[in-house]
Amino acid sequence: MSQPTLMRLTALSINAAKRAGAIIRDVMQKGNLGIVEKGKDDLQTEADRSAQRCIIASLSLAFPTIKIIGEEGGSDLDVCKDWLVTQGDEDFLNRTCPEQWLDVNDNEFVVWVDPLDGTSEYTQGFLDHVTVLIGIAVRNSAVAGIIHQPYFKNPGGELGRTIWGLKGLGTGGFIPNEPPKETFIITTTRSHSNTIVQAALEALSPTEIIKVGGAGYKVLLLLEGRAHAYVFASPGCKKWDTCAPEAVLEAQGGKLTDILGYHYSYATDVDYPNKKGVIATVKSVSHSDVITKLKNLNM
Ligand SMILES: Nc1ncnc2c1ncn2[C@@H]1O[C@H](COP(=O)(O)O)[C@@H](OP(=O)(O)O)[C@H]1O
Ligand SMILES: [Mg+2]
Ligand SMILES: [Mg+2]
Ligand SMILES: [Mg+2]
Repeated sequence: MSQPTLMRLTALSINAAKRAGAIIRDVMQKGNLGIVEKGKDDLQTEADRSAQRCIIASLSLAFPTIKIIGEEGGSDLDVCKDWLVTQGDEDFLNRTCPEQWLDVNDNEFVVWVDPLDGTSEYTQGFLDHVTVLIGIAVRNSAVAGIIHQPYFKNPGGELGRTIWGLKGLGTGGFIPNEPPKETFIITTTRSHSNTIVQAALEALSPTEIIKVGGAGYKVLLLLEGRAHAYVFASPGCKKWDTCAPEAVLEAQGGKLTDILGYHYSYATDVDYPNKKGVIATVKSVSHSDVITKLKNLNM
């Protein structure tokens, strides 16, 4: 019998994210980034545009009635055959769908696509920070996510790895780890800081601060036990930045909310900006303790 929609959608998204990662490497290798300034501190490159076309064309062809929202707006879906991904990841398709996702209707899904997270870092050569994010929401909540890291160096020398998470099933594509107990390491923005972002960090008295690009990469640091919390007390992130990271982190027992401790809604009609910032913690850290320490922050 064919797998439920959520399993097929996640499996296809895994392979679409990998293909998008290869496009991102190709654009960089050719050297013409085609940078456009969308707004203040907000760039778009040919890699963002092409990776989005690949992902949205592939997912729309297979799931024509599912709502898909991409960071780079409406894309031309008439892509070359080479960019059209039609097969889902076999390993994922062999897993068992958690019972709660067996009967989701197509109109209850929203797919949030960030074709290239960490664009600023991509243009500056911090290629480790770059990820491709595909988040799958059911009704208003982030349920499944893919974080593909196109420049991750595998032991054999091959580039790229694909991390997935599905609530009720778990995570795959990496080795999960917990951060050390005796320290409190925070990861935050490298390129979008301001005085309130800074004040939030001070309120939490971390033992170390790791400044890196991208919401995907910061959550990766949490998943691999290299940081305890991701703290960004600023409205700059959007729903496509957090949907996939939230689903993967929460599938591992962590939590991602706004600075008041509420989950964002990923429903089809929401505003894109995450107006109340982003706070994410690993399983071993009390999320509510972090939220309490930030309650006097005037964001
Ligand atoms: N002030 C701001 N203006 C525009 N985008 C912002 C922003 N602050 C954060 N973001 C977006 O949130 C994501 C993570 O940001 P950061 O690396 O600073 O933590 C980036 O996604 P993209 O690179 O996909 O655009 C970035 O553009
Ligand atoms: Mg962007
Ligand atoms: Mg992003
Ligand atoms: Mg982006």
